[in-house]
Amino acid sequence: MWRRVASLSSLISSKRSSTLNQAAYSFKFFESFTTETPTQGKDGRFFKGKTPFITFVLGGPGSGKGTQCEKIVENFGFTHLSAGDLLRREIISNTEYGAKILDTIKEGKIVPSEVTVKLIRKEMESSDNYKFLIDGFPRSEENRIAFERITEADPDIVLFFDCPEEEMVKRVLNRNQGRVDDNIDTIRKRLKIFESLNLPVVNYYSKRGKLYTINAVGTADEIFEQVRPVFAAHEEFST
Ligand SMILES: Nc1ncnc2c1ncn2[C@@H]1O[C@H](COP(=O)(O)OP(=O)(O)O)[C@@H](O)[C@H]1O
Ligand SMILES: Nc1ccn([C@@H]2O[C@H](COP(=O)(O)OP(=O)(O)O)[C@@H](O)[C@H]2O)c(=O)n1
Ligand SMILES: [Mg+2]
Repeated sequence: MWRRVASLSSLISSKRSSTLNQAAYSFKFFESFTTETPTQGKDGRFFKGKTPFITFVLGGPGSGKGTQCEKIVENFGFTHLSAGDLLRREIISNTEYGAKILDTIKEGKIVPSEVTVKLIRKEMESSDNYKFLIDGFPRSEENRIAFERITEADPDIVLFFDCPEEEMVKRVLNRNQGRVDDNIDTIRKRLKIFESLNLPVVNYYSKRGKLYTINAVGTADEIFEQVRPVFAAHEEFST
């Protein structure tokens, strides 16, 4: 039986599993990334003269993050940065660390934060937009803290797609995109890591009043009708 993760509030506030040790899972390859350059964060220069509007998009594997991000892009003109897609692009580009990212994704573990944050930052820096959807990030407290340190930016909104495990498993196994991690073994590992590493991040933003929890069960259009008001409240986003 799959446990339901939909009623998460108790889990979110209390869970600090020992698998947090996974956060220490690291390797040295990120040292081969470009050295850190000072960034100006919210002062404008780093984001081409506008204060960035950052939305983090959280939820378990298969909860529908990518699907809803597409709709947000269409309706509200955001730039979609999927952390997973950026990492998969590194694998395809066949860099020396690509193989290590591939192993990490196959295991359902979290790639060292420095790697992921630098990929995200690079995309933000080269974008002409100032509205960003950062999908599948932060997946751990370590991710969150690294983002704050490296970009000096903070999210304005955090969306959380709340979905029962059995539904997430069903969707992932039917995803049919040829992903190495869309198999039952990896999905089970990913669900454990989601619970132990990602839920503390959800809890963190809940306490800070930034979290919008969306019931991720229903058709994609029905779910988007819960998402729409979050952005429609900001008049500047109407396209
Ligand atoms: N509301 C929904 N109902 C049923 N299937 C969905 C829904 N939203 C997305 N899917 C499908 O489920 C799979 C996972 O969705 P995806 O957007 O990739 O989720 P995530 O990015 O959170 O892993 C995809 O095949 C997608 O087409
Ligand atoms: N912040 C992130 C995001 C993804 N990843 C890796 O990339 C995998 C796929 O992430 P994804 O966001 O594309 O997955 P879905 O939630 O869309 O299924 C994760 O299981 C991790 O191995 C990561 O290490 N750190
Ligand atoms: Mg996705």
